[in-house]
Amino acid sequence: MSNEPILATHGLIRRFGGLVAVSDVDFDVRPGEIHAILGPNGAGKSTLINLLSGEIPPSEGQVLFHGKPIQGKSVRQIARMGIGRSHQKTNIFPRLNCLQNCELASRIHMGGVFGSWRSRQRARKVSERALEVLETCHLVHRAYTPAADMSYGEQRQLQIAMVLATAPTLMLLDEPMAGMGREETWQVTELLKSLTDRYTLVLIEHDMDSVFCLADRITVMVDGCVLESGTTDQIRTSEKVRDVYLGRHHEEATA
Ligand SMILES: Nc1ncnc2c1ncn2[C@@H]1O[C@H](COP(=O)(O)OP(=O)(O)OP(=O)(O)O)[C@@H](O)[C@H]1O
Repeated sequence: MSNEPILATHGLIRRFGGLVAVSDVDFDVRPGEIHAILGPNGAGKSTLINLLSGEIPPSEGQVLFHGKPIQGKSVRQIARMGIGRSHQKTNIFPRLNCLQNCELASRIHMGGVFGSWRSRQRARKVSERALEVLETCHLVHRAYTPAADMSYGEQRQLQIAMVLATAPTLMLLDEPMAGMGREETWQVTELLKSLTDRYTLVLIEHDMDSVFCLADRITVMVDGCVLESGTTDQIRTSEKVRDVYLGRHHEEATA
Protein backbone atom coordinates (compact mmCIF):
# COMPACT_ATOMS: atom_id res chain seq x y z
CA MET A 1 0.00 0.00 0.00
CA SER A 2 1.30 3.49 -0.85
CA ASN A 3 2.33 5.56 2.10
CA GLU A 4 1.55 8.82 0.33
CA PRO A 5 -0.93 10.79 2.45
CA ILE A 6 -4.53 10.31 1.42
CA LEU A 7 -5.22 13.71 2.97
CA ALA A 8 -2.90 16.58 3.86
CA THR A 9 -3.21 20.16 5.06
CA HIS A 10 -0.64 22.87 4.56
CA GLY A 11 -0.59 26.02 6.68
CA LEU A 12 -4.28 25.66 7.44
CA ILE A 13 -5.76 28.64 9.25
CA ARG A 14 -9.35 29.37 10.21
CA ARG A 15 -10.36 32.57 11.91
CA PHE A 16 -13.72 33.46 13.39
CA GLY A 17 -13.49 37.24 13.65
CA GLY A 18 -10.49 37.87 15.89
CA LEU A 19 -10.32 34.28 17.13
CA VAL A 20 -7.89 31.89 15.44
CA ALA A 21 -9.60 28.50 15.87
CA VAL A 22 -7.11 26.62 13.65
CA SER A 23 -3.67 28.10 13.45
CA ASP A 24 -1.17 27.12 10.74
CA VAL A 25 -1.91 23.40 10.90
CA ASP A 26 0.11 20.90 8.86
CA PHE A 27 -1.57 17.54 9.20
CA ASP A 28 -1.55 14.37 7.16
CA VAL A 29 -3.43 11.10 7.08
CA ARG A 30 -1.97 7.93 5.56
CA PRO A 31 -4.05 5.32 3.76
CA GLY A 32 -5.53 2.68 6.04
CA GLU A 33 -4.61 4.34 9.32
CA ILE A 34 -6.73 5.45 12.23
CA HIS A 35 -5.59 8.95 13.04
CA ALA A 36 -7.00 10.38 16.27
CA ILE A 37 -7.17 14.07 17.08
CA LEU A 38 -6.95 14.85 20.77
CA GLY A 39 -7.11 18.12 22.61
CA PRO A 40 -8.95 20.01 25.33
CA ASN A 41 -12.29 21.71 24.74
CA GLY A 42 -11.95 24.58 22.30
CA ALA A 43 -8.63 23.30 20.88
CA GLY A 44 -9.98 23.52 17.32
CA LYS A 45 -10.60 19.81 16.64
CA SER A 46 -14.13 20.14 15.23
CA THR A 47 -13.13 23.21 13.24
CA LEU A 48 -10.30 21.19 11.69
CA ILE A 49 -12.74 18.39 10.77
CA ASN A 50 -15.14 20.96 9.32
CA LEU A 51 -12.29 22.27 7.15
CA LEU A 52 -11.35 18.74 6.03
CA SER A 53 -14.92 17.94 5.01
CA GLY A 54 -15.31 21.29 3.25
CA GLU A 55 -18.14 22.42 5.53
CA ILE A 56 -16.28 25.66 6.14
CA PRO A 57 -13.57 27.22 3.98
CA PRO A 58 -10.11 27.98 5.37
CA SER A 59 -9.05 31.58 5.95
CA GLU A 60 -5.64 30.55 4.61
CA GLY A 61 -3.87 27.37 3.57
CA GLN A 62 -4.88 24.24 1.73
CA VAL A 63 -6.53 20.85 2.16
CA LEU A 64 -5.39 18.22 -0.35
CA PHE A 65 -7.25 14.94 -0.86
CA HIS A 66 -5.23 12.46 -2.91
CA GLY A 67 -2.98 15.41 -3.75
CA LYS A 68 -5.81 17.56 -5.15
CA PRO A 69 -7.10 20.71 -3.44
CA ILE A 70 -10.70 20.49 -2.21
CA GLN A 71 -11.09 24.28 -2.15
CA GLY A 72 -13.94 25.60 -4.21
CA LYS A 73 -15.80 22.29 -4.16
CA SER A 74 -19.18 21.85 -2.50
CA VAL A 75 -19.64 19.53 0.49
CA ARG A 76 -21.46 17.08 -1.76
CA GLN A 77 -18.67 17.13 -4.36
CA ILE A 78 -16.14 16.50 -1.61
CA ALA A 79 -18.27 13.65 -0.25
CA ARG A 80 -18.37 12.15 -3.75
CA MET A 81 -14.58 12.34 -3.89
CA GLY A 82 -14.69 9.89 -0.95
CA ILE A 83 -14.72 11.90 2.28
CA GLY A 84 -17.55 10.87 4.62
CA ARG A 85 -18.20 12.47 7.98
CA SER A 86 -20.30 12.07 11.08
CA HIS A 87 -21.17 14.84 13.51
CA GLN A 88 -21.03 15.04 17.28
CA LYS A 89 -24.82 15.06 17.51
CA THR A 90 -26.80 12.09 16.26
CA ASN A 91 -28.44 13.08 12.99
CA ILE A 92 -30.54 10.04 12.22
CA PHE A 93 -34.20 10.13 11.20
CA PRO A 94 -35.94 8.66 14.28
CA ARG A 95 -39.15 7.56 12.57
CA LEU A 96 -37.37 5.71 9.77
CA ASN A 97 -36.05 2.24 10.36
CA CYS A 98 -32.35 1.42 10.15
CA LEU A 99 -32.50 0.26 6.54
CA GLN A 100 -34.41 3.37 5.44
CA ASN A 101 -31.93 5.64 7.24
CA CYS A 102 -29.02 4.03 5.37
CA GLU A 103 -30.90 4.04 2.06
CA LEU A 104 -31.64 7.72 2.51
CA ALA A 105 -27.98 8.53 3.26
CA SER A 106 -26.97 6.61 0.15
CA ARG A 107 -29.63 8.23 -2.06
CA ILE A 108 -28.78 11.74 -0.90
CA HIS A 109 -25.13 10.98 -1.60
CA MET A 110 -25.92 9.65 -5.08
CA GLY A 111 -28.02 12.71 -5.80
CA GLY A 112 -31.39 10.94 -5.90
CA VAL A 113 -34.50 13.06 -5.43
CA PHE A 114 -37.24 11.26 -3.50
CA GLY A 115 -40.10 11.77 -5.95
CA SER A 116 -38.15 11.13 -9.09
CA TRP A 117 -36.42 7.91 -8.15
CA ARG A 118 -36.72 6.18 -11.50
CA SER A 119 -33.97 3.73 -11.95
CA ARG A 120 -34.77 0.30 -10.47
CA GLN A 121 -31.18 -0.73 -10.84
CA ARG A 122 -30.05 2.27 -8.84
CA ALA A 123 -32.68 1.61 -6.18
CA ARG A 124 -31.52 -1.99 -5.90
CA LYS A 125 -27.93 -0.84 -5.56
CA VAL A 126 -28.96 1.53 -2.77
CA SER A 127 -30.80 -1.25 -0.87
CA GLU A 128 -27.92 -3.67 -1.30
CA ARG A 129 -25.45 -1.10 -0.04
CA ALA A 130 -27.72 -0.26 2.93
CA LEU A 131 -27.95 -3.91 3.95
CA GLU A 132 -24.23 -4.39 3.49
CA VAL A 133 -23.37 -1.48 5.80
CA LEU A 134 -25.89 -2.63 8.41
CA GLU A 135 -24.15 -5.99 8.35
CA THR A 136 -20.77 -4.32 8.76
CA CYS A 137 -22.13 -2.37 11.73
CA HIS A 138 -23.81 -5.44 13.30
CA LEU A 139 -27.27 -3.94 12.87
CA VAL A 140 -28.90 -6.29 10.36
CA HIS A 141 -31.19 -7.68 13.06
CA ARG A 142 -32.42 -4.10 13.56
CA ALA A 143 -32.97 -3.39 9.84
CA TYR A 144 -36.72 -2.88 10.22
CA THR A 145 -36.65 -1.30 13.70
CA PRO A 146 -37.44 2.43 13.83
CA ALA A 147 -34.30 4.28 14.87
CA ALA A 148 -36.21 5.91 17.73
CA ASP A 149 -36.76 2.49 19.34
CA MET A 150 -33.06 1.65 19.49
CA SER A 151 -30.62 2.27 22.32
CA TYR A 152 -28.38 5.33 22.19
CA GLY A 153 -25.36 3.13 21.43
CA GLU A 154 -27.17 1.47 18.52
CA GLN A 155 -28.18 4.88 17.18
CA ARG A 156 -24.52 5.93 17.17
CA GLN A 157 -23.66 2.69 15.34
CA LEU A 158 -26.40 3.51 12.84
CA GLN A 159 -24.80 6.90 12.33
CA ILE A 160 -21.54 5.18 11.37
CA ALA A 161 -23.50 2.89 9.04
CA MET A 162 -25.03 5.97 7.39
CA VAL A 163 -21.57 7.39 6.73
CA LEU A 164 -20.51 4.04 5.26
CA ALA A 165 -23.60 4.11 3.03
CA THR A 166 -22.07 7.08 1.24
CA ALA A 167 -19.19 4.82 0.12
CA PRO A 168 -16.32 6.88 1.51
CA THR A 169 -12.65 5.95 1.47
CA LEU A 170 -11.87 8.38 4.29
CA MET A 171 -14.19 8.76 7.28
CA LEU A 172 -14.10 11.77 9.59
CA LEU A 173 -15.78 10.86 12.88
CA ASP A 174 -16.48 13.56 15.44
CA GLU A 175 -16.75 11.93 18.88
CA PRO A 176 -18.44 8.68 17.83
CA MET A 177 -18.45 7.44 21.45
CA ALA A 178 -19.83 10.63 23.00
CA GLY A 179 -22.36 9.98 25.75
CA MET A 180 -21.90 6.20 25.71
CA GLY A 181 -21.43 3.84 28.62
CA ARG A 182 -18.38 1.56 28.92
CA GLU A 183 -19.85 -1.44 27.12
CA GLU A 184 -21.26 0.58 24.22
CA THR A 185 -17.94 2.43 23.91
CA TRP A 186 -16.11 -0.87 23.52
CA GLN A 187 -18.66 -2.12 20.98
CA VAL A 188 -18.04 0.94 18.82
CA THR A 189 -14.27 0.67 19.40
CA GLU A 190 -14.39 -2.91 18.09
CA LEU A 191 -16.55 -1.81 15.16
CA LEU A 192 -14.11 0.94 14.18
CA LYS A 193 -11.20 -1.48 14.49
CA SER A 194 -12.97 -3.85 12.10
CA LEU A 195 -13.26 -1.10 9.47
CA THR A 196 -9.55 -0.49 9.11
CA ASP A 197 -8.96 -3.04 6.36
CA ARG A 198 -11.28 -1.04 4.08
CA TYR A 199 -11.31 2.54 5.30
CA THR A 200 -9.07 5.31 6.55
CA LEU A 201 -10.35 6.96 9.71
CA VAL A 202 -9.83 10.35 11.31
CA LEU A 203 -11.35 10.41 14.73
CA ILE A 204 -11.96 13.04 17.39
CA GLU A 205 -12.49 11.28 20.68
CA HIS A 206 -12.17 12.12 24.36
CA ASP A 207 -12.19 8.51 25.55
CA MET A 208 -8.47 7.92 26.08
CA ASP A 209 -8.70 4.14 26.45
CA SER A 210 -10.42 3.88 23.07
CA VAL A 211 -8.04 6.32 21.41
CA PHE A 212 -4.90 4.54 22.62
CA CYS A 213 -6.41 1.17 21.73
CA LEU A 214 -7.51 2.22 18.24
CA ALA A 215 -5.19 4.84 16.84
CA ASP A 216 -2.12 4.26 14.69
CA ARG A 217 -1.19 7.91 15.02
CA ILE A 218 -2.41 10.77 17.18
CA THR A 219 -2.31 14.51 16.65
CA VAL A 220 -2.70 16.60 19.79
CA MET A 221 -4.10 20.11 19.35
CA VAL A 222 -4.02 22.93 21.86
CA ASP A 223 -5.27 26.48 21.23
CA GLY A 224 -5.72 25.84 17.50
CA CYS A 225 -2.16 24.57 17.00
CA VAL A 226 -0.64 21.11 16.66
CA LEU A 227 1.20 20.44 19.91
CA GLU A 228 2.50 17.04 18.82
CA SER A 229 1.81 14.40 16.17
CA GLY A 230 3.11 10.84 16.19
CA THR A 231 2.49 7.20 16.98
CA THR A 232 0.53 6.28 20.10
CA ASP A 233 3.79 5.38 21.84
CA GLN A 234 5.35 8.72 20.90
CA ILE A 235 2.31 10.58 22.22
CA ARG A 236 2.07 8.48 25.36
CA THR A 237 5.69 9.20 26.23
CA SER A 238 5.81 12.82 25.06
CA GLU A 239 6.61 15.12 27.98
CA LYS A 240 5.12 18.06 26.14
CA VAL A 241 1.80 16.21 25.72
CA ARG A 242 1.88 14.96 29.27
CA ASP A 243 2.52 18.44 30.65
CA VAL A 244 0.11 20.35 28.48
CA TYR A 245 -2.71 17.92 27.80
CA LEU A 246 -2.70 14.46 29.35
CA GLY A 247 -1.98 15.84 32.84
CA ARG A 248 -4.77 18.35 32.49
CA HIS A 249 -7.14 15.70 31.11
CA HIS A 250 -6.29 13.37 33.99
CA GLU A 251 -6.90 16.12 36.54
CA GLU A 252 -10.26 16.97 34.90
CA ALA A 253 -11.26 13.30 34.81
CA THR A 254 -10.41 12.71 38.47
CA ALA A 255 -11.75 16.04 39.81
N1 LIG B 1 -18.81 29.07 13.96
C1 LIG B 1 -18.03 29.60 14.90
N2 LIG B 1 -18.06 30.93 15.15
C2 LIG B 1 -17.26 31.48 16.10
N3 LIG B 1 -16.39 30.77 16.85
C3 LIG B 1 -16.32 29.46 16.65
C4 LIG B 1 -17.12 28.78 15.67
N4 LIG B 1 -16.83 27.47 15.69
C5 LIG B 1 -15.88 27.29 16.64
N5 LIG B 1 -15.58 28.48 17.20
C6 LIG B 1 -14.58 28.72 18.25
O1 LIG B 1 -13.35 28.15 17.81
C7 LIG B 1 -12.67 27.54 18.88
C8 LIG B 1 -12.42 26.06 18.55
O2 LIG B 1 -13.67 25.40 18.59
P1 LIG B 1 -13.84 23.86 18.21
O3 LIG B 1 -15.28 23.52 18.33
O4 LIG B 1 -13.19 23.60 16.92
O5 LIG B 1 -13.00 23.17 19.37
P2 LIG B 1 -12.98 21.64 19.80
O6 LIG B 1 -11.56 21.29 20.04
O7 LIG B 1 -13.70 20.82 18.80
O8 LIG B 1 -13.78 21.68 21.17
P3 LIG B 1 -14.76 20.56 21.80
O9 LIG B 1 -13.89 19.43 22.27
O10 LIG B 1 -15.36 21.30 22.95
O11 LIG B 1 -15.77 20.16 20.77
C9 LIG B 1 -13.53 27.74 20.13
O12 LIG B 1 -13.05 28.88 20.81
C10 LIG B 1 -14.91 27.99 19.55
O13 LIG B 1 -15.69 28.79 20.42
